[in-house]
Amino acid sequence: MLKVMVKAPAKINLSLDVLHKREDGYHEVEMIMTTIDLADRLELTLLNKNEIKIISHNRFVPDDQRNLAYQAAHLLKERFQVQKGVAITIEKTIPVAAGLAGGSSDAAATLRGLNKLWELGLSMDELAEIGSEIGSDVSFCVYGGTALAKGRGEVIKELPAPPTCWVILAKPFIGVSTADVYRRLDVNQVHHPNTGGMIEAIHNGSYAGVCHNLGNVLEDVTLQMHPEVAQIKDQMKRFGADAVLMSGSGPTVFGLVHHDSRMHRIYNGLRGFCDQVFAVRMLGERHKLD
Ligand SMILES: C[C@](O)(CO)[C@H](O)COP(=O)(O)OP(=O)(O)OC[C@H]1O[C@@H](n2ccc(N)nc2=O)[C@H](O)[C@@H]1O
Ligand SMILES: Nc1ncnc2c1ncn2[C@@H]1O[C@H](COP(=O)(O)OP(=O)(O)OP(=O)(O)O)[C@@H](O)[C@H]1O
Repeated sequence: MLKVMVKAPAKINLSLDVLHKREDGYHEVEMIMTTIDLADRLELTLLNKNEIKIISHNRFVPDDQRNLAYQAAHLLKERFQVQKGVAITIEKTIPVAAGLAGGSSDAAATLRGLNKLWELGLSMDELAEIGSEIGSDVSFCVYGGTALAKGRGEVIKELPAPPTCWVILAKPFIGVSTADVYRRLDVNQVHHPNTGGMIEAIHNGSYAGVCHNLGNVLEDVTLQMHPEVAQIKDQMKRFGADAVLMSGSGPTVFGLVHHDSRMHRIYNGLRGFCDQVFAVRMLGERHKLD
């Protein structure tokens, strides 16, 4: 095999709770994540020369060892003493530093793709374990679908598909540093979301239950730093979203709606006011991604 194409879908957090700060500086989390139909595309080409090359035409995406896809390839190479190389072309669609795990998903897609290209024969669980060394969201991104993530995000328990609806994403003209948001979080001041309630709603296929139980403890932190995120939330609600939440550490906000007409109203209402707006579906349950 000389070339592999892989898709790297974005995620949203339907709920995100922080239990406490750990000794290692990370936070113990409970998150419900789901992949959405908004994806980067990666082309992995086998190189006979022993090197890792990143080709990205996006000025916000590094093309050296800072790129998470590079780090994924490097880790596999070291771990399994691979004597081949790869050129990784990243066609970026997921907004950068947006709370949508774009970089993490590129890393996960690189792990899945190189497993084929370099004929490593690793299982998904092995890839997820390696991914956790690159970033907390990478393990989830290896599997995709819908899951409860615990630990610092790398302990994954599969969930069924949430009920079908539209997800409208709106990203303001700012980027947010995840480390910065976690640093400013006061774990004693958080209003915990009902993770159990969200899991039950997903199991019961209850759209109302999913809407009711959306919650993210990082939202208040980012909202305080960037009031425009609160404005976008208000606008989405005014245009008729059934429920609205910030994803991850932000600043992207997503709204859920059932009806096509309402989706169009919100989409058109927010365009022009935000940097980027998308209307997508959730991908649902875990399936073979590539
Ligand atoms: C906000 C989320 O995206 C929600 O899905 C994740 O919790 C963050 O995942 P990520 O971007 O893959 O995070 P990493 O690259 O592992 O960590 C970035 C920084 O966020 C902080 N961090 C991250 C995850 C975690 N459970 N506790 C933390 O305190 C740490 O300061 C870390 O240095
Ligand atoms: N493949 C990549 N795509 C995008 N950004 C990357 C990539 N590799 C490294 N980066 C760096 O990582 C930073 C964060 O980007 P990313 O888009 O992954 O954030 P995010 O969506 O907020 O992630 P998360 O939701 O996992 O916290 C960027 O500012 C960029 O410099």
